[in-house]
Amino acid sequence: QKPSYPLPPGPKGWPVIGNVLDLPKSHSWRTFAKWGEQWGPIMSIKVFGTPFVIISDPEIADQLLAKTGSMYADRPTIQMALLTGWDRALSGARYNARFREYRKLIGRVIGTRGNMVKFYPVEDYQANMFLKRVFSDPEDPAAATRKTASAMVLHLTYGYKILEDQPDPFVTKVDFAMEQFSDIHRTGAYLVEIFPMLKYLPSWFPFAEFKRKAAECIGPCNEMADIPFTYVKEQLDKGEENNSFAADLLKDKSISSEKLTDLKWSAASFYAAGSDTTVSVVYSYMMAAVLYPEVQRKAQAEVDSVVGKDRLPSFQDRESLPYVEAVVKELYRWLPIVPLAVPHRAMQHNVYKGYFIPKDSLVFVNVWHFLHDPKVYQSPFIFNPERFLGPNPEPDPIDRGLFGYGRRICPGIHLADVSVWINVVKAIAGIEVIPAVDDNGEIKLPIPDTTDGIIVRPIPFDCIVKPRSEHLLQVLEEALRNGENVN
Ligand code: HEM
Repeated sequence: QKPSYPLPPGPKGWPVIGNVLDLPKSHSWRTFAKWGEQWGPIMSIKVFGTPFVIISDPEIADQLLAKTGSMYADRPTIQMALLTGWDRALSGARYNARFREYRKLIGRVIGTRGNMVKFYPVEDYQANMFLKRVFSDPEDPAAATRKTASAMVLHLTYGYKILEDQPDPFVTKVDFAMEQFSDIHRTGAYLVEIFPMLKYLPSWFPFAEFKRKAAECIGPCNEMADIPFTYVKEQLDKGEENNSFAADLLKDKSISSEKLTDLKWSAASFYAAGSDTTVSVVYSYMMAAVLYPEVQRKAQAEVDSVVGKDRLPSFQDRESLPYVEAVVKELYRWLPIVPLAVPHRAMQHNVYKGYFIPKDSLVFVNVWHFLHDPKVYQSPFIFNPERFLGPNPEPDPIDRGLFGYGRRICPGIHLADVSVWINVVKAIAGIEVIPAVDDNGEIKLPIPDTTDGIIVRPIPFDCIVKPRSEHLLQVLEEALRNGENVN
């Protein structure tokens, strides 16, 4: 029976393929923002029969995704994730009992702001290590941020400190698995996503390249969850101190041993979702510092006046540093790193504002647009922390979808908040970031934009980084010595 309400408006598509040919080649959020102006704040297209609902208004996003309970809490099935075992990671999990169990486990350890205090020592130590990594390879600060991503998440999640002077075996394994994770989630890369019945083809069949690829991913996917988890278990068995996320859950006697797999995968989900995100914001800070030297100077002046030069800033200083707080908000807004959030799937038919939203529709929220709407943010492409200060501040990006919606809202929100803040404040206090010059002596300025994808990062750029003073290096060495035994 044909529903009596229309789908949300949108461009007309072709039979069978729908609007596939209209789909943007990259940075879809920009095209979606233009479509929003043309078709309205809730619009739709069809891709091989699946409606994609695109939302360009934060009120609607909130009403639809947060105020309707579980109605939009599902995720699309990714066939390659099922074939490789990656469906066990939380970010892609269907909305079911296992999903709820993961969220409960994660919420126990990092569900509140108060929980974060326990992680302050590790956060502080790793942010100091970030400075050290930047100074030991000043030619390539992007590499220091990538290394810090792995180091921070392994330390917080498993209490594991990576090897600094040689390739770390855990990082190598986990990064390899993560590359495969990104590959299998590439939009349009595998035909089996469009024609799921292809998964029944035998592996030797000519069109079954995807099956051979999936088979290669199974081992690394299992290892990336198993190896660091086993490390924590062994440490606890030996009676060694470990205060990580995984150790906290393993020590909790109220969690039955049948839950061990859920527990292992809630920890592994951190790596998939929590490593690239935080450091991308820190890398955005370096980009902003090159493009807006006056912001860098003002932030440094605030830190110097509150903290002095004989120690590095830390969490106890946070409330006394309003300008730094505004810089962090502006980094979130300027280059949002999850620009379309992660699509939610409708669990049942629904009618919203006179439009029919069928079961299995995918809902995309244009967070990038929410944070660049000129009606809300004056000169939205300019990096200007002042917009969040004074008597009439512009809205905090956290209230406009930065961490997603409803039952799928980012469970790492509090951890992200403290990790981003501590790394940005240390970078402000410790690093002088200046533009690079080319062979002709011309200044090379970065392009203020990001890569494409679900989780994006600033486009790599050249810059010169150096410690703000010789004295700072001594202060840093001392801080690192004091933090050596943190775990
Ligand atoms: C600046 C940093 C971060 C940003 C902007 C961010 C943003 C997001 C967004 C937009 C989503 C999708 C929410 C939705 O579907 O409605 C998400 C999901 C998720 N995030 Fe984050 N995140 C950040 C850091 C982290 C960290 C540090 C962790 C790990 C501890 C983490 C763990 C997760 C997980 C596991 C999910 C999947 C949740 C689910 O599907 O139920 N995130 N995040």
